[in-house]
Amino acid sequence: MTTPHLEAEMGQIADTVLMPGDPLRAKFIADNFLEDAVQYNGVRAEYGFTGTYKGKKISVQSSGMGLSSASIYATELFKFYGVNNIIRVGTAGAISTDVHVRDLVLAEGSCTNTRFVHNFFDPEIEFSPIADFNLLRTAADLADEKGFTYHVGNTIGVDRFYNDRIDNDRLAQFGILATEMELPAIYSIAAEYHKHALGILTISDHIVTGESTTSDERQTGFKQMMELALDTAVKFAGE
Ligand SMILES: O=P(O)(O)O[C@H]1O[C@H](CO)[C@@H](O)[C@H]1O
Ligand SMILES: O=c1cc[nH]c(=O)[nH]1
Repeated sequence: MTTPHLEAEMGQIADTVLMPGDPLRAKFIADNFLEDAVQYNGVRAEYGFTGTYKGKKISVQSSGMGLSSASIYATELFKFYGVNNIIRVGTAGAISTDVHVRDLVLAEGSCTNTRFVHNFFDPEIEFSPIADFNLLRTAADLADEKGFTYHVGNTIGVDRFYNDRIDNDRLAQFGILATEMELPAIYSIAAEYHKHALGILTISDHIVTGESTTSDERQTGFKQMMELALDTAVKFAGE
């Protein structure tokens, strides 16, 4: 069996999947962290690999950018490939001045300015996309053990990277730590299929202060995020 966007055979994808937006970050994780990694997907250059980490079978699959693209991969993985856990490993822009470039954010919640979440329900319902508590607690405990600088809290997943109409001060007042572009979809689809998801984000730039990182760092850096996601994944990996 394959799907329109994944050419893996059944059994080739692990039950726990790391999901960066960037396909080259997926390749970087496979090349640098996984043992015996085998590429199972190249459709649309959204690379997917399965290998082992600390003896557990783990996959890494890029989602592309944006809620629509991420929704396709989350649905195909959860619904057709029997995946149980998706851990997004993404970059994000900081909104809160308590959060700095290269800090980690564990996305407890994921607001959105899109209609994506609304479309699951009757108009009067405002569903709250949230992280899986066990994944979140495990990642936070591991980040403490490792001494990583991290924040846990609410985030926003937006439809436009370039949007100067968003009132970031007001979002910060309401405790929104950072902005990215996929988690409302991944969290909602995890809920739809009774599965589990967590976003572990690295701050690549600061929307308010203007701090930033290089595109090379965004593609291949951020090793703390990758290590934290993998160590979280092995605690949930079924095989
Ligand atoms: O670094 P990734 O995981 O792609 O995530 C962030 O980077 C992209 C925008 O540059 C969006 O996909 C956003 O969510
Ligand atoms: O989606 C994103 C990712 C990084 N930085 C941003 O400002 N937005």
